[in-house]
Amino acid sequence: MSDTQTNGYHKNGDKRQKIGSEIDQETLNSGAEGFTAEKIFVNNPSCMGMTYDDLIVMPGHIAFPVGDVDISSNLTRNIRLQVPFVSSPMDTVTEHQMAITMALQGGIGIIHSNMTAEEQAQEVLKVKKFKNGFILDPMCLSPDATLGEVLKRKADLNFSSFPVTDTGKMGGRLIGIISNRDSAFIEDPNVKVTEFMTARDSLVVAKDGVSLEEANQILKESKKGKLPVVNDNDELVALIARTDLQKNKDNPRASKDSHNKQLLCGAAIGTRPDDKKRAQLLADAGVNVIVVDSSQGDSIYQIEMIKHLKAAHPQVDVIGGNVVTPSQAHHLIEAGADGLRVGMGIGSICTTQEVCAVGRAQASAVYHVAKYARKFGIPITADGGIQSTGHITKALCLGAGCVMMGSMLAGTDEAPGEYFYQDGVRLKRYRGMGSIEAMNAGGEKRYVWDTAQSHVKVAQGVSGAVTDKGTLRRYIPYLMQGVRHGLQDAGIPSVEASRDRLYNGALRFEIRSPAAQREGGVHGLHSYQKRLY
Ligand SMILES: NC(=O)C1=CN([C@@H]2O[C@H](COP(=O)(O)OP(=O)(O)OC[C@H]3O[C@@H](n4cnc5c(N)ncnc54)[C@H](O)[C@@H]3O)[C@@H](O)[C@H]2O)C=CC1
Ligand SMILES: O=c1[nH]c(=O)c2[nH+]cn([C@@H]3O[C@H](COP(=O)(O)O)[C@@H](O)[C@H]3O)c2[nH]1
Ligand SMILES: [K+]
Repeated sequence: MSDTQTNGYHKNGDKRQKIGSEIDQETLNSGAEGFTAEKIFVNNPSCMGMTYDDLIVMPGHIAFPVGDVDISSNLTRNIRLQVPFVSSPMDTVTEHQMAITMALQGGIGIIHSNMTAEEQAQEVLKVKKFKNGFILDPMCLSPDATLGEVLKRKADLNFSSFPVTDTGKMGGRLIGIISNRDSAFIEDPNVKVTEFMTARDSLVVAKDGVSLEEANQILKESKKGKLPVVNDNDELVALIARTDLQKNKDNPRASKDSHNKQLLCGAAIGTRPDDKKRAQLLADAGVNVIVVDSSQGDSIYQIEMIKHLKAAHPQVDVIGGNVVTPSQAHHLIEAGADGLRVGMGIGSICTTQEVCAVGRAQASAVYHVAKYARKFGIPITADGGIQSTGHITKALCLGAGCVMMGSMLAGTDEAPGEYFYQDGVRLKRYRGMGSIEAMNAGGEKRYVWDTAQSHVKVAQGVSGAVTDKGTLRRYIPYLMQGVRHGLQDAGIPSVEASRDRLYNGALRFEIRSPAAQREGGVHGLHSYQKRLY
């Protein structure tokens, strides 16, 4: 500072220039402050598609604490989220547990459609009926289950208490409960649970309709770990766990319906005639947003589906996609889409660009589609290719309302599937919805439906695994805080402000050379440890 600045004056050749509140136009135009997105993406002389890693955001002036950065943003015309994160409609990413936790954390989950329409509607219903602290589908045992079964379930499921009902299912008459203490000293695996459970007469229960506070009080007084909730017929309607009460404190960011306070939930459908019935069941279950899920959304099939959905279910928002160009976006907006999903062939498990030769680099796709859709008030979701909090920040800075993630979320406790070990590393399976494995599990019809001439399956995705990330309850706050730091460094107090600056040219970027990209990563170390938080 000292050799360029004297008494508030910069040396500028021979002349001395007084420091004003803004940088002078000449410096700004020189590229010294980076470049506008317009300069980088429009009339792009290199004709090159760019993605998140190609770009870097220029720092701005920080005039606010990181905790003040507001990351709330719109998913669709009518749905605003406190946290702009969406989980992908994939069978290794989003079922009810993911959707519930995403919504509790302020984002939203989109339930995949690789199951029957009835099953998918049930998944949506579980999200809509979720009540903080209440387990609505506890694993139950029947009276003739044995200790052996209890031990096996304990090992498989990682929890240790099971209600015993006459039907062996939720909704059956409550007969007793098995807890760790009950089974601890029994050795014969063939002993029936009825012989060592805590029987109904000695159980403390709550009546259906109990509030969480009341339940909390009962648990405190009874000093028990679990509280079954029963209806007037003594049938089990819920289970409350002390540990859940502790970790499920009300989340002020949660994404909820304004009228009934239920969690928000999305679901995906395809563009086949049968999908209209599926949409009806989803709407009946209370779904808030339907994602019409195609890799190439600009088709007569999707346009027809969007028009149908808007006419048949006006209360449900519709996200069309996927698209990567303004002309594709135009057709879906014209059909009535309330939001767009952007990204083609850029997901971690995608082979579309390789197999079909069609798609687009993601930063270019996000910038161009967001800018176009904005003219109609339609937010876009940047779908796929997100590998870090930095990528999320870049997507938002390029005009995305929200980001959709698959691989980032597939390794969390809340994703479907069990962890397994490979080479000593704890992993979960993650696969593309166009992979042979996912097609065989239910999505196949999409690929062979209209190919009476040929029965060849063409995979557009791979099947693999991702590392264990622990619970979303810790991971989402880490992602949020990372994004807040990014926006703060760029001098941007909110997602909304980033949009204004993107389009008025105040937000600046630079393209990174391959060497600059290497420099931006960890380098030159013999070894290192990377802990996220
Ligand atoms: N975002 C991406 O880059 C990609 C995503 N995926 C995912 O894989 C899954 C499958 O995607 P798609 O292959 O695009 O499935 P899709 O069902 O939309 O399309 C598959 C084929 O069926 C045809 N089709 C669809 N509806 C039709 C109708 N009503 N009548 C006649 N033909 C019809 C399509 O034109 C296409 O040839 C989705 O979950 C998608 O998100 C797959 C590839 C790329
Ligand atoms: O080319 C593809 N073949 C597939 O089999 C496939 N499955 C999912 N998707 C898309 O990838 C997104 C998730 O990507 P990430 O793991 O990078 O977050 C998802 O949100 C989808 O848009 C696929 N794309
Ligand atoms: K890819």
